[in-house]
Amino acid sequence: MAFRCFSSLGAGKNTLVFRQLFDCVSSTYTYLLGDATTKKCILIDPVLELARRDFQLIKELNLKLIYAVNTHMHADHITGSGHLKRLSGCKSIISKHSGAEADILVTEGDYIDFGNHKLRVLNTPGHTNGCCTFCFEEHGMAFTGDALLIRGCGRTDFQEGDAATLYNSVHQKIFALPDQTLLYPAHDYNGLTVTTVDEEKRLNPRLTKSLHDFVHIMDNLKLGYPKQIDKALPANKVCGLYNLPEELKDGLS
Ligand SMILES: N[C@@H](CCC(=O)N[C@@H](CSS)C(=O)NCC(=O)O)C(=O)O
Repeated sequence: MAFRCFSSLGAGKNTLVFRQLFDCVSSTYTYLLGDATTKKCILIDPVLELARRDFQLIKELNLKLIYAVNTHMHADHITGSGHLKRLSGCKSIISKHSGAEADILVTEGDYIDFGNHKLRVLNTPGHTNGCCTFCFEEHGMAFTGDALLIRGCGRTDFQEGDAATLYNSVHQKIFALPDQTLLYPAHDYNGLTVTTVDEEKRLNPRLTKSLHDFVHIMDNLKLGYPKQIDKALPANKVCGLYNLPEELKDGLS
């Protein structure tokens, strides 16, 4: 099992615990956000095979997991939400527009609270209907899922992908955040970890183009289908509410 773990932040009364965790198989970032005062924490986009790693870290940091949050219904890996529910008793969260089931369904304007902190939910569809960006305004951070990747964006050629919708989501919602907002994506395929609104407004090779040119780019990406899509989509549609089939339990403890 290969994984990396980066960075922590925080000072002051409402101390934030922050970790950026990586799955080398699907190049997925999982984010641990915790409140050192109340000990409550959440995970954004946990990966099934690394749920035990994430839970172990949470225990080591003396935190209590309350939510396994999903930016959307991923096609390239199975969410760790279900396994984490069994390990920790947390609840699963996903957008009400995702078509997936979860303990809690959210939409634009909702807040996800953990202790003294809260994330504001923005609907940023286009890669899928249920894609959300979670804004952490207090710390000038946002978790963009697959809507905006560093110098890229989520593909729009399956699920409910729609390039024009994605373009509008990024321009009207994500690029409307303050320029210095730190943007944390759900994936990176080039070893990068974080970007800013300002950087992507200036440097994103797709999203600096006109809508017309963006749609043309997205229609011609010619990416191979994600290797795990056939098992990921059915499993993620229930977002950890039910027991995993036996064949998906290999290697889990
Ligand atoms: N090779 C990977 C899948 C890579 C991929 O398609 N990534 C998606 C996000 S996960 S559905 C994407 O939107 N990529 C955009 C891009 O420009 O790369 C696998 O087999 O899982």
